[in-house]
Amino acid sequence: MKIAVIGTGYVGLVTGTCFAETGNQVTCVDIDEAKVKKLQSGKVTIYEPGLEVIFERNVKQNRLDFTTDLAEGIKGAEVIFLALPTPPGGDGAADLQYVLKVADDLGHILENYAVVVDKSTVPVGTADKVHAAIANNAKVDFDVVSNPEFLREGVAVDDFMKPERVVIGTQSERATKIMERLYAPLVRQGNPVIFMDEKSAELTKYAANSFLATKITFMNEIANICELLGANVDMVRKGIGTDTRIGKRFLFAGIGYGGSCFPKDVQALAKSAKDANYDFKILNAVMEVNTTQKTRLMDNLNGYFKNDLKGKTIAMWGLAFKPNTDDIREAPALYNIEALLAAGAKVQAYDPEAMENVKGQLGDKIVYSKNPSEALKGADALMIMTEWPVFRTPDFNEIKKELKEPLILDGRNLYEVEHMKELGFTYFSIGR
Ligand SMILES: NC(=O)c1ccc[n+]([C@@H]2O[C@H](COP(=O)([O-])OP(=O)(O)OC[C@H]3O[C@@H](n4cnc5c(N)ncnc54)[C@H](O)[C@@H]3O)[C@@H](O)[C@H]2O)c1
Ligand SMILES: O=c1ccn([C@@H]2O[C@H](COP(=O)(O)OP(=O)(O)O[C@H]3O[C@H](CO)[C@@H](O)[C@H](O)[C@H]3O)[C@@H](O)[C@H]2O)c(=O)[nH]1
Repeated sequence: MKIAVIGTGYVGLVTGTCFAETGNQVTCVDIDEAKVKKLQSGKVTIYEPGLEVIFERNVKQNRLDFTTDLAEGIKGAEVIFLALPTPPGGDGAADLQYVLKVADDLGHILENYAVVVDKSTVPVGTADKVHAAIANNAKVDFDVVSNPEFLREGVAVDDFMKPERVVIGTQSERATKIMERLYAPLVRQGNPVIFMDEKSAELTKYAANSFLATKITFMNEIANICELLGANVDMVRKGIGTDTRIGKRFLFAGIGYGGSCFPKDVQALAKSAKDANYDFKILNAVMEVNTTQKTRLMDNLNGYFKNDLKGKTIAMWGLAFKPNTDDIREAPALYNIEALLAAGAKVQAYDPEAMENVKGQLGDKIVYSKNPSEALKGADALMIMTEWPVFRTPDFNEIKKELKEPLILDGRNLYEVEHMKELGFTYFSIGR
């Protein structure tokens, strides 16, 4: 099948590459010329484990190409995916300008029937808006389908190829048949596709992300109360996670959820509810708790140094919002850096993949280290912001030797509290 993917970011590039891998002819379109040039020269533009190898294979076998020209990209395509940004607008609602701009462009240039698929995360009613924007100028038949994406960064290829479910919102029989054909290779592997109406599909995406963000936030509050009552959140997590009604996953307390999705999607659902005159109380609480949770360790640090961080140097391990990605959107590390710099401290950071992105945003406001050891040199304390595997079994003797104080603030509960005590560290973690 010939398909086009408009927007070649995390979702678009993974979608395009994976559909090429299942035998389709895929053209990816992006307005970012530098990005398209890089992709055309055979280089992937994001860090995503497992992507490069299938990207190279499909480029080599001429099933995957890239262009900045929308009309050229969609020529003859049966399915056109919109994998465009939907960032939060000033009022918290998803900003649909990118999606609706492309929809408007498509109206002018569609030459044959196509299924236009909203893969971006978009509020209820967007499929209708996209339909109207195309219909303004379209001279051919088309359908608009909602097919939200549930992949996680860092394991995006696996999530795409082995999805726990694919959700497709459409009431068109013609579009249903085409989407069934497109997803058939995944269905044959036992991955379920759930068909529903467009609005339910759109809301399913927000409900999933908001539920998960709420689950994490609930555990962060359990962690906070563990600290006050002398319990250990790791034990509580194990104790409740074995109940299959609760489940083991997404119960890890830490320094709040970040990334390009949870923060904006929780906010957008709360705003959609408000617009419908519904006060979604849980979501408002989730956002409030997450805001304070992100810089929770600053209280411990300030307490230790008696509210005087001026001139102190803090080693920071981890900048990405989570491991196995170079994505720093809404990363808790950035909020901690901001608080540290505001208090007059210096930051020496190390991250395996995200330093270039932070450099682009913060420039020389912080020091970038070549490896975890270099970040420790002459620092007063170590803060851990991301649970990259490389931080899990460090040389504690070296940490102690390099730090001016044996002080570790661990936002991801990587080490055993007792072990750290035995080693002579002052160790702050979350909920233990
Ligand atoms: N990142 C994730 O893990 C993830 C997972 C599921 C869903 N989503 C949703 O998918 C959507 C895309 O997210 P993303 O992380 O891939 O975004 P991204 O910012 O990484 O990529 C979007 C791309 O669209 C391009 N673009 C903007 N305007 C364009 C236009 N007019 N024509 C062609 N290209 C254009 C940008 O240059 C960029 O490369 C969002 O709605 C997001 O909420 C993201
Ligand atoms: O037990 C946990 C699990 C996650 N997190 C944090 O939650 C955030 C999001 O993590 P994760 O969900 O793994 O990353 P994303 O790549 O943002 O993926 C989420 O957002 C995507 C975009 O909508 C969805 O497609 C995915 O299904 C959804 O998991 C990160 O800051 C994590 O550190 C925790 O604090 N504790």
